[in-house]
Amino acid sequence: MARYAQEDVTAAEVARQKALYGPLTQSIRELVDAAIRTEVDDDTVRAAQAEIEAVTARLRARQLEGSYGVRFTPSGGSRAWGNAVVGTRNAVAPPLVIHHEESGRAWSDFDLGAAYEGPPGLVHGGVAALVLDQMLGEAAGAGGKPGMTGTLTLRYRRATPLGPLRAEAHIDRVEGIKTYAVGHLADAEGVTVEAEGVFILPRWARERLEESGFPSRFE
Ligand SMILES: CCCCCCCCCCCCCCCC(=O)SCCNC(=O)CCNC(=O)[C@H](O)C(C)(C)COP(=O)(O)OP(=O)(O)OC[C@H]1O[C@@H](n2cnc3c(N)ncnc32)[C@H](O)[C@@H]1OP(=O)(O)O
Repeated sequence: MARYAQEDVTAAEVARQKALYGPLTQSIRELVDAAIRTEVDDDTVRAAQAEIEAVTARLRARQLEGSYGVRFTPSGGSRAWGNAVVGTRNAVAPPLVIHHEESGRAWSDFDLGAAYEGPPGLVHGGVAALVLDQMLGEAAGAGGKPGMTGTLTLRYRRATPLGPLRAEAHIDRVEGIKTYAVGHLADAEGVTVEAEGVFILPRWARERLEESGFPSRFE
């Protein structure tokens, strides 16, 4: 079963794996985009399907049981490489490269292509929620107040076009174990979606963090 795990792994090994899996994941993202937009003939589609199934079988020759989990490294970093928004090994993730400030702020510039469409040419509302959930959670974590999303409230002010976007978030206030973060998604014309979230660390995690300290960065 996937979990939070402490891993005995060197920084060089993390870098090696990142250099190996990052490009693989990017190739799969491009495959997803190509599959949505291809207009080749039927035989070519069937041949491509067979090749993809062969590649999948090769990768399945040795697999993790379950999902990737979140892995803490000896240097105090963490790897969430299966994460649906930022995961280095997750082709479903756009991925977002998120910048942090210890004051409790996070931001990211990224691009959402055809795989994230809802209404024609526009970002799916659930994808906007996915991105903002992560961004608000990262702002809370960056400010030393990590938690799970208790409540996430969104206001879709206008449609978000596919293409280049920016997401920003910051901690608004902290009330005991509840951290309130706010943020938005924006295109070149301005804000498209606003969000507010309450982040709460479950009791078991609060106890564990008190013992071990919170990771200072993602790797
Ligand atoms: C420098 C670099 C740094 C990098 C830094 C990165 C950091 C790393 C980033 C990770 C970023 C991930 C961002 C995605 C995060 C998800 O997507 S998490 C997945 C979605 N969320 C979930 O599955 C959560 C499911 N719910 C739960 O686990 C639990 O209900 C909760 C929310 C943890 C609360 O558990 P609990 O602490 O046992 O709750 P409980 O004792 O009943 O209540 C405690 C208090 O919270 C309140 N509360 C409870 N539930 C709720 C709720 N749903 N809403 C509002 N308030 C609530 C209660 O009313 C109570 O308040 P008071 O009465 O004390 O005022």
